[in-house]
Amino acid sequence: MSMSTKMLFERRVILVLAGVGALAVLPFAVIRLWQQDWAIAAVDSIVSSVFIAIFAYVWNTEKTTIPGFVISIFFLLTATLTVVLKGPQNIAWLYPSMIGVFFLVGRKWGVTVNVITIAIVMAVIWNQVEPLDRLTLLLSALATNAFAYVFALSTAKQRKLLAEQARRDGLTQALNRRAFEEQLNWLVSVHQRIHSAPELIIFDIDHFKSINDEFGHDQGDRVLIQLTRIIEARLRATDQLYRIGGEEFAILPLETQPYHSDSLADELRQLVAESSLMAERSITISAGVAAHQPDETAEQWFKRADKALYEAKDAGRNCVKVSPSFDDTTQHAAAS
Ligand SMILES: Nc1nc2c(ncn2[C@@H]2O[C@H](COP(=O)(O)OP(=O)(O)OP(=O)(O)O)[C@@H](O)[C@H]2O)c(=O)[nH]1
Repeated sequence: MSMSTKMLFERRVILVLAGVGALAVLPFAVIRLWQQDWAIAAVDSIVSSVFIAIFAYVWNTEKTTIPGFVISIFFLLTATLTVVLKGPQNIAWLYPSMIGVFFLVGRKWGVTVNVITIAIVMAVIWNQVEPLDRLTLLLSALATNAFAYVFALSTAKQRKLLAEQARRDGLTQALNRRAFEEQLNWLVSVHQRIHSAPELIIFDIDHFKSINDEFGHDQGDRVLIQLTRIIEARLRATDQLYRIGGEEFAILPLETQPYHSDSLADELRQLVAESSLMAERSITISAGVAAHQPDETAEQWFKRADKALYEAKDAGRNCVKVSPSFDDTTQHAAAS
C-alpha cells in the first residue's frame, strides 16, 4: 500500500519546515559571520546545514519519525540558546518553535518536549526578569502549548473522520469499493502468512431494476439501506460488508472457520428471503463464493467469485454458487 495520509502530511510538513528553516536561517548565519558574532554565527550555520540535510533525507527516503524529532529538538534548542546568549527578550522565538513541534512529532510528544523546554527556559531567565514578567512569560508559554495541543487534537480527529468517510458509501454507510479493493489486496498479500485461505462472498439483489422501475428510485434506495442493516446486524464485527457496485455487495469474512463462507452466504440469502424488506414483494439475493488460491491475483480471485455469482443468477437466482476451486480446496482440506 502507498504511504498513509498521516505519513504524507508529516512528510510535507517536514519538507516545508526544513526548506523554509534553511532559507530563513541561512541569511542570519551570513549576517552574523559578517558582524563577527561568532557564537550565533556558528549556531545559525549548524542549524541551516541540518535543515538542508533533513530536507534531502526526507525527500529521498520518505522516512519522517527521526527527522521530525531532530527538527523539533533543533527548534527548541535554538530558541533556548538564543535566550541564553541574547537575553530574555528573545523568548519570542520559543512560541513558533513550540507550535512547529506539534506538527513534527505529534501532540503527545509535542506537549512533553515543550513543557521540558519551557522549564529549562524559565530556569535560565529566572533571575534576569521581574517576578511579574516571569509569570507572564510562563503563562503565555503554557497557554500557547495548550492551544497548540487542542488544535492538534481536533485536526487529528478531522483527518481521521475524513479518512473514514472516504472509505464509506454515502447511501448505505457500508464500506465502499475503494475499501474493498484495499482489503482484498491486503488479504492476497498476507495469504502465505495466515492459517487458511481468505474467502470472498459477492452477492447481488435479484431483479433490482424492476424494483426501481415499479416502485421508484427512492424505494430502491430504501431497500439498499435496509438490506445493509440486516446483513450487518447478522455479521460478526470482523466480517466487513462492502457495497462494491449499485446493488452488488461483498463480504470478506475474517476469523471464520475455513471453507465456511458458502454456509454463511446461504444463511444470509435465507435471512434476506425471509425478511420483509418490502411489503409489496419479496426481495432475494444471489451469491458467489470463492476461496483465494495461492499465487492468484486479487483480480483473478474477484473474477472467480463474480463468475460464481453469475452462475447463481443463471441457476434461477435466490441461491449460492461456489467457485469450483473452492470445492477442490475444501475437499483437499477434508482429505488432509
Ligand atoms: N435505487 C437505486 N438503484 C440503483 C442504485 N445503483 C444502481 N441501481 C440500479 O440497480 C439496477 C441494476 O440492474 P441490473 O444490473 O439489470 O440487475 P437486476 O435488475 O438486479 O438483475 P439481476 O442482477 O440479473 O437479477 C439498475 O436499474 C440501476 O439503476 C442506487 O444507488 N439506488
